[in-house]
Order: sequence, then C-alpha cells, then structure tokens
Amino acid sequence: MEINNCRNIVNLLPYDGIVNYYGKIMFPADADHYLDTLLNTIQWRNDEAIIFGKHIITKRKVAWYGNDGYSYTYSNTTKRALPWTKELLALKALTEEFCGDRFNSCLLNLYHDGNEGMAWHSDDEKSLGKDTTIASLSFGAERKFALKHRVSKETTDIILEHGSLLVMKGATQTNWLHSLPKSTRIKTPRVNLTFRTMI
Ligand SMILES: O=C(O)CCC(=O)C(=O)O
Ligand SMILES: [Fe+2]
Repeated sequence: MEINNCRNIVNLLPYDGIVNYYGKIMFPADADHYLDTLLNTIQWRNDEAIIFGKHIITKRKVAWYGNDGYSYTYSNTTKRALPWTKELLALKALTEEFCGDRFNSCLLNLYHDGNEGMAWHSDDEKSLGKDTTIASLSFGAERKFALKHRVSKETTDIILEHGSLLVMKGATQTNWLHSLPKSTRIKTPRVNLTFRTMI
C-alpha cells in the first residue's frame, strides 16, 4: 500500500535531536479511508488534565490505545489503553516498517478545526524512557508542526500532510519542545496518531 520507502530522509533539526519527515507514505485514497474510519470508529473523548490544581477539559479530543494492560499518566490523570482496532494495527505495522522501531501504544488527537491546537511541550514522561522514538501519522487538514530548542530558542517548522509520517527520536524530547499552532484559516478536521513505546 505504501508509495515509496526508498527516499532520502533529512533531519529537520540542526542539532540536539532527530526529527525525520517521510512525507506521504500512502496513497491518497488510503489516507482518505483512514481519516474517515478513524473519525468514526475511535472512542474520542475530551482530554482532561489537572494544571495548577485546576480541572481543565480541552476542546481537542483524544484517545489512548495500546497493548493489553498499558495505562498512561500525564497531567495527574491516568488513562487505561483501549485494545487495538484493525485499522490501528495496520497503521502501526506500516509505521514500524518505515521507521524500523516497534511500538506498544498510540495516543490519538482530533483537532476539529484550526481553533484547536497543542501548546509547546515535550513528550518526556518517565514512562516513555530516555531518547524514546515517537512516530506521528497525520490525516486530514494540513497543519504546521513547530519545534523550539529549550535553550537556544531556535525554531523550525514543517507542514504535516495528509497520510504523512514524522518521526522524533534520539535526544529530541530532552532538548526540543514541539507544538501544533492554531490557525483560524483551517476549517476541517485533522487526526494525528503518535505511536509510542511505554517501558
Ligand atoms: O498533533 C500533532 O501533530 C502533535 C501531537 C503531539 O505532540 C502529542 O500528542 O504529543
Ligand atoms: Fe507531543
């Protein structure tokens, strides 16, 4: 199903980490099918967090899937992983084939339109371990993905296309923050899958 897996992948980061953008890794018709299926079959929930003691409910929706028994804690809330769906297993296999790493869980985000985004953060929770690899698949609206170095504040960004793969690895989570900026021009949904390895 993949279009091409022998291309030159370049590191988007100038130093202190590795972020590889593979571009579109599937045919547009397959990407359309996955967008539709994910929108309709994933158990989307509004995200909850406790930040400075305040209970926050985000507009963005999330879902957490994974191997049996995994739970995920962040911002003081714990989520139990739902069992893999057929489509998520197929996408996990495709992603693993491209990047050569194996994953045991997936955090999904649904941004209904450009009014929803994700603030600067790094995925450096203890449960992911040091120098973890995170593989990010994007479907739907093209959105900008930005990276900012913690110390030098240098930034870089890239547009994540429909059916594309981006992989963050090495020291990226230690040294760089990433975000999905809001953009009021965007009127259609985007679904993002981040495959992760919990240790
Ligand atoms: O939506 C994206 O591309 C980024 C998602 C993200 O950074 C995360 O789920 O930790
Ligand atoms: Fe992230």
